[in-house]
This record gives sequence, structure tokens and C-alpha cells, in this order.
Amino acid sequence: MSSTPLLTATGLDKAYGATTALARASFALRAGEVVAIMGPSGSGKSTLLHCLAGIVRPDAGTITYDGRELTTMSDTARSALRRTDFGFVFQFGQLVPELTCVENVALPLRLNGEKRKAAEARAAEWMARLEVDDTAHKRPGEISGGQGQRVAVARALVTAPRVIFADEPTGALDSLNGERVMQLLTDASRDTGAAVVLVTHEARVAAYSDREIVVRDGAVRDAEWAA
Ligand SMILES: Nc1ncnc2c1ncn2[C@@H]1O[C@H](COP(=O)(O)OP(=O)(O)OP(=O)(O)O)[C@@H](O)[C@H]1O
Repeated sequence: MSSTPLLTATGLDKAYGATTALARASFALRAGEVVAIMGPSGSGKSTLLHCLAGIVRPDAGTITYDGRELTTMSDTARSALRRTDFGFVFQFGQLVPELTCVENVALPLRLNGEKRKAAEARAAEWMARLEVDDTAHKRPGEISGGQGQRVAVARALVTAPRVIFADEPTGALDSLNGERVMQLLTDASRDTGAAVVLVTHEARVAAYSDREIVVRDGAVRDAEWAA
């Protein structure tokens, strides 16, 4: 491959007690590409995503992001990196119920020290982009599931991350809403140059990616980066 990967994982092992979640899993992601992680239930997809995002520390193996070794970084340094360089979209319950939607979208900017007005102005731009500007002053409990996921995508994009990690982002949505979320997410990532790592078991969702990899029994089948 011509371009150097932005994020590389090599030989990841992870066990939870007697359960092996990852076994010599390897993965590489180029800047700006959209990759779908597929595979059977329990095969290790979410564990791989969480390791790549610096949320779970693998038992063995290395993860390099933009020249930095994630596995040996301090927890503080990894948290800082997650806030500045990564965005996250999960399946459920990720919005803070007490905050309005615009406050939720602005939250990552506020955590990075931005003033409320500027943060909410930028949040409002992303909400318009994701076609949920009408939910700005509602709370998450007052909007639909599809709107909630689009608010979550706006929140993931608001810090201009280089990588967005999405774990079953359409898993709780009907197919029409799911497709809309995927279209808006991938359009926005292509415009901003953010890479997307997406866990899904739905071929229809994976179809929005540039490339699919398959996890089986904790190992990755990745034709493109195979030695
Ligand atoms: N926190 C945990 N504690 C104990 N076991 C875990 C934990 N997280 C994952 N596992 C186990 O590790 C294996 C891999 O789980 P993982 O969630 O990564 O799979 P998955 O492919 O994402 O599954 P699914 O498609 O069902 O979400 C499974 O056997 C799972 O039960």
C-alpha cells in the first residue's frame, strides 16, 4: 500500500478471565478511510474497537496512532488524545439526559476548554449539517431514536476528530433511519477527512464503508493489509 497508515494495531491479545476476546488481531487504518468491522456475535469486534480507541488496554500487542504508541501511554495522555483526536458514536444512551441537545453536542468542546457561546455556535452548525437543528433546545428524552443518533454523530464530529469510532451506530434504528445516519456520517467524514472505524453486523450498513474486515474468534481477516 502506498500511504502510511494513521492507526496500526499488531498482534493484539485480550482475555476477560477465561474468555479470549482477541487473539493476535492486527489492523491498519489510513487517514480518511471508512472501514467496517464485521463478524459473528462475540467474535471480538467491540473489543477490537475499544482497544483501537484507547479505551481498553490489550494484554499484548502494539497500537500506534500517528507515530505514538497508545499501549504504553499513561491513562491521562490517552484520555487527552481521545478528547482531541477521536470522536465516538455508540448504539445507546450516549447523550446526557439532563442537557439539551445543543449542550450535548457542545460538550466535547466545553471539556476542551472552549467558552459556552463559541462551543454552542459550532455545535449548532453541526446540528444543521446533520439535520437536527430543530432539536437544539430539547432534551434527549424528547426526540426520536434516529434524531438522537444524528445528534450523537454531530457531537462526534464537533471537535474535528481525525478518527470516528462507531459501535453499531444504527443498531437501534429502523432501516430508513439507519441509512440516513450512515449517509450523513460518511458524507461528513469524507468532507472533513475524518476516518471512520465502524462495527456492524449489517451488510447494508457496511456498504457505506470503503473497506470491510472480518473478525472471527478474536482474529482479523484483512485482505488488504495481510502480509
Ligand atoms: N467486559 C467483559 N467482561 C467479560 N467478557 C467480555 C467483556 N467484554 C467482552 N467479553 C467477551 O469477549 C468476547 C468478545 O466480545 P465482543 O463484545 O468484543 O464481541 P462482538 O463481536 O463485539 O460481539 P457482538 O456482535 O455480540 O456485540 C465475548 O465472548 C464476550 O462475551
